[in-house]
Parts: sequence; structure tokens; C-alpha cells
Amino acid sequence: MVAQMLKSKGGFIIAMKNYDGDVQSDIVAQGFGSLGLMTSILITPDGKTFESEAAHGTVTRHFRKHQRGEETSTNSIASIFAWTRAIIQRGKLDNTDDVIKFGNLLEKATLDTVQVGGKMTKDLALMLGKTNRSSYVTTEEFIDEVAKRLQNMTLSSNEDKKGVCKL
Ligand SMILES: NC(=O)C1=CN([C@@H]2O[C@H](COP(=O)(O)OP(=O)(O)OC[C@H]3O[C@@H](n4cnc5c(N)ncnc54)[C@H](OP(=O)(O)O)[C@@H]3O)[C@@H](O)[C@H]2O)C=CC1
Ligand SMILES: O=C(O)CCC(=O)C(=O)O
Repeated sequence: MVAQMLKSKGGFIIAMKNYDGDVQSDIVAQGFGSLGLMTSILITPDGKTFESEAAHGTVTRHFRKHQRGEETSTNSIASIFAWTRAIIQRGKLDNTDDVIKFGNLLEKATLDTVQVGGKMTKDLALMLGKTNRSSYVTTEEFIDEVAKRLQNMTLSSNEDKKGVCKL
């Protein structure tokens, strides 16, 4: 079943028991690039109770490197999306459009950092066959790049709003 999931382009849902879902989703995430790309969401049928988290663990091996003062390659995309999905859900529950827009903007800033800016952590660079040190950024550098992009997007969206007000 995992092999089929890895070969396919998705578009289906599989119900699994806890252990199977845990192990198989990790394999699929790694098969598509990195555990650092997978966010997990739990939602009750009434949509009111919601939990989102990065599906990977505490990445202890990287934390030990950080403690030794070495640079780390932890990809924060899954954690960022855990936050954005929670922020967007909060916005939906409260009917606060600006909160939803902020969540969407941060997701776009994160994806654009990789897809447009070509900035990525080592896990993704290796997947592209790039091994040179210059082809990837550290955990902190990646977050800085996302923050910069988000700030630029927020500024230009505020400019747009000003334009609308002037009209
Ligand atoms: N959802 C949960 O609550 C989970 C909790 N855990 C807990 O986390 C702790 C550590 O577990 P462990 O087995 O090391 O599993 P982890 O998922 O924390 O890490 C396993 C390996 O996967 C790669 N990896 C995971 N996340 C990322 C990321 N964001 N960016 C880049 N690479 C990543 C790293 O590989 P490499 O070292 O090759 O770079 C890492 O060493 C344990 O206490 C475990 O019980 C584990 C899994 C899920
Ligand atoms: O502790 C583990 O190894 C797995 C835990 C896990 O994946 C989870 O809590 O979702």
C-alpha cells in the first residue's frame, strides 16, 4: 500500500489505525522529500475542535548539534504550516478575515521562499541532488528568508489597501 501511495499522485483518503497511520505517513513524507514537509491535522466532525502539529518528532539529532554549537538543517515548513492552519481555523471560527489572510500569506511566503527564491534547508537540497554547501541554508537562515518575504508581502498588501482607500 505504501508503494502504491509513493507511486501515485494522491487524491484519495485512507483510514488507518494509529500505529499504521503513524509509520506509513512518515514513509510517504520521506518518499516525497522530507519529514519536515508533513503537517498533521485532527478535527472533530463539528469542526470546532482542531489540533495541528508537525508530524515529525523533536528531531533530537539536530538538537544535539545545536547544543554543540553546530549549524542545523531542520526544515521548519511543517511547523510553520501547523501554525498557519491553526491561525486560519481560529480566523474561521471568529469570522476574522484578516487573521485568515495572514495565515494564507505566511503559507505563500514559505512556499515562495523555496519555489521562487530557491532557498531551502539541506533535506530538500539533497533531494534535488545538490550537495554544495552554497545550495542550502541553515534552520535559522531559512526562517529569516521567510520572514523577509512575508514582510515584503505584507508591505505590498498594505500599499494595495491604501490604494483602495484612496479610490
Ligand atoms: N508527532 C510526534 O509527537 C512525534 C514524536 N516523536 C518523538 O520525537 C523524538 C525524536 O524522535 P526521532 O525518532 O528522532 O524522530 P524525528 O521525526 O524527530 O527525527 C527523525 C529524523 O528525520 C529527519 N527529520 C525529521 N524532521 C525533520 C525536519 N523538520 N527537517 C529535516 N529533517 C527532519 C531527521 O533526519 P536526519 O537526522 O537524517 O537529518 C531526523 O533525525 C522522540 O522522543 C519521539 O518519541 C517522534 C515522531 C513523532
Ligand atoms: O514516539 C514516537 O516514536 C512516535 C510518536 C508519534 O509519531 C506521534 O505521537 O504521532
